[in-house]
Amino acid sequence: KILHNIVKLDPNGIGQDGTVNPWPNFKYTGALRPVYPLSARRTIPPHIPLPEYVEDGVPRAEMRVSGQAPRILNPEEIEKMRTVCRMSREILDLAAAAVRPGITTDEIDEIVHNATIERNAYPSPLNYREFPKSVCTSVNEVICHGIPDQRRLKEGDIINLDVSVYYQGFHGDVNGTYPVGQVDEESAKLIRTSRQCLDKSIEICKPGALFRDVGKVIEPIARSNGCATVRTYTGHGINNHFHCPPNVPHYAKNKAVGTMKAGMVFTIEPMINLGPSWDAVHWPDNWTATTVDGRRSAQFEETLLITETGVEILTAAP
Ligand SMILES: COc1cccc(Cn2ccc3cc(C(=O)NO)cnc32)c1
Ligand SMILES: [Co+2]
Ligand SMILES: [Co+2]
Repeated sequence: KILHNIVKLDPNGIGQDGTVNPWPNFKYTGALRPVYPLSARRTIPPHIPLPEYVEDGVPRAEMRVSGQAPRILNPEEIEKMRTVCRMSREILDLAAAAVRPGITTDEIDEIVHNATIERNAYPSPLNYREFPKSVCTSVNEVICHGIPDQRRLKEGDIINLDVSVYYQGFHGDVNGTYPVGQVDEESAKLIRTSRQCLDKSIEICKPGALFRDVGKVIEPIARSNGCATVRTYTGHGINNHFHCPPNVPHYAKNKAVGTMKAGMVFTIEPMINLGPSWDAVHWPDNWTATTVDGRRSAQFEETLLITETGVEILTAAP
């Protein structure tokens, strides 16, 4: 009787190859695994002005405005939004330039963190609702809010980097999805589709447009490319708060309230999944959102200002 070599995970999840599975009973939907431990909490020099939530992670002032009408910014505030959004794009492009096989997502976090504090700014995600790092790094089947860890990127991966910066009292928010080396055609098409969804939805933005029309543009583009539009996470107002009204869903037939007006600033950030499944499964870390079937997801985000004549992409690539 030949005893098969049964791979036994011992009770606390240490595999034979030494990898640690922090949640031995969690059913992952894809091949991605966390690679712990997370690096030490990154520090902020004392001279950098902090957002309200840094102390305990709770954005109280933001929560107080959640039911109100979207803010209309004055010219001085708009100028500050232009500055922080330009800075957000600059930092995203720096991080994207470092994407290659072998780099860890934690090393990308270090690049984003240092580039942000070098500019006397604060990395908005750090301790926002207790998020532990300064950027979201979402690989392959991760839809959003991936936590930078010790995993090395591999040739053929795709990765979304989501940069948000707080400077002069205002937040900027921008993200993009990047191939790691050569990727398969399906992934390349997914990236193109999510970018097209964003670009086409920006075209309808102007005074008088309805927030609920954004999803009407995005979902047909996703469906016609064999993709699904994530419903759980939406675009959002952004100004002196990181997340505030309006709520901007990316799917069709949504109940978003309100009309775009000059002086409003918000993001559109469609998360597009390969295949028919729009839903998300969260890892036990309570952050990482993944597709239900382990297929890949891609996203792009811009921060937009409604002007008298149309729309200005504040986080536009130079
Ligand atoms: C409590 O529930 C959650 C769950 C996940 C994440 C967070 C908090 N959070 C941290 C970073 C972050 C980024 C965005 C964003 O708009 N990116 O474009 C949104 N939320 C964020 C809270
Ligand atoms: Co973002
Ligand atoms: Co956002």
